[in-house]
Amino acid sequence: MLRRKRDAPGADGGEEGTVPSPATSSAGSGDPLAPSLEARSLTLAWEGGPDVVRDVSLHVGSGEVVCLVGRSGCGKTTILHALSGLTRPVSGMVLLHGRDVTGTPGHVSYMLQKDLLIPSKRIIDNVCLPLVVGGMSRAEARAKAEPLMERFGLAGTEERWPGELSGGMRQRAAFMRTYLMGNDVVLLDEPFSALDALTRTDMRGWYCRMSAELSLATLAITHDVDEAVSMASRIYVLRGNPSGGVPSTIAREVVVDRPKGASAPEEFALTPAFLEAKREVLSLLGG
Ligand SMILES: Nc1ncnc2c1ncn2[C@@H]1O[C@H](COP(=O)(O)OP(=O)(O)OP(=O)(O)O)[C@@H](O)[C@H]1O
Repeated sequence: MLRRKRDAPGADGGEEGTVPSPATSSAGSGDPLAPSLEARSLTLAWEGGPDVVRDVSLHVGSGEVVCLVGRSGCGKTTILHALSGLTRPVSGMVLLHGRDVTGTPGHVSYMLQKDLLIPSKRIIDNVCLPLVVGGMSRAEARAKAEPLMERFGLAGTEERWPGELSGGMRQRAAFMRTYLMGNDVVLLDEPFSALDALTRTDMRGWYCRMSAELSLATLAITHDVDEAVSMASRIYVLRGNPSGGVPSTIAREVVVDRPKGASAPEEFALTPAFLEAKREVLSLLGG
């Protein structure tokens, strides 16, 4: 069942102390009661052009997966760029744990649809890259990453090359590398769209479990309404036509109520509540 609501339900982390924190985690800084990530009244445009999105506000809490859906060209990626600090808004603010980080990059992890693993580096060295770039020796970085390999479903792949792994495993390696960047806020741009349908279903479930366990705050953009409804606790529906001169705005924030016992995305996707949610999001997109 869906309802309009302003408060994030939040979700707390899973098993305590099972996963070491990344080296430079930004979690815990700023206001502990503030959402992990918040956009306040963002208006965005490209290089002095007309507004692409106007007055967009959203928030993501720790352990939550939130999706932003909208038709092609409505401004989803433009919003992620601003949230990651790669671009400055025309007006509005981006807050991380209550701290103003507007226009400053490096505070959130941003993962694209392509895994961007380096083909000439072994998997362990690919995942260790953020630690090595951050100043750790290769041996130190490996020692830190190795205990996490099993947790990320990558045990035994340490010495293999990216080209030897399946799409799902490569994507898990890319997630682990993103995690080791040390940010607790993750922006995902169509993360599973390059995978086949079955792997995509598995990866959605896997990502939801992992992100809850690691208390990550995730904002994912997707065209795929099934993906959004199956993964997200809340969905922001973005609507507008920037190329036709109509800046996009959030048409609605939809809260997805998952029935107890069907919290895994693949199970929830088989319930009437899923269909109801999907219908509502589709009607918002179509209207
Ligand atoms: N680098 C850029 N410079 C100028 N205009 C841009 C740039 N990137 C995107 N735009 C324009 O901004 C608008 C929103 O594009 P954006 O890529 O954010 O949409 P989207 O919802 O992510 O689309 P899609 O789902 O197809 O990826 C479009 O009109 C696009 O042409």
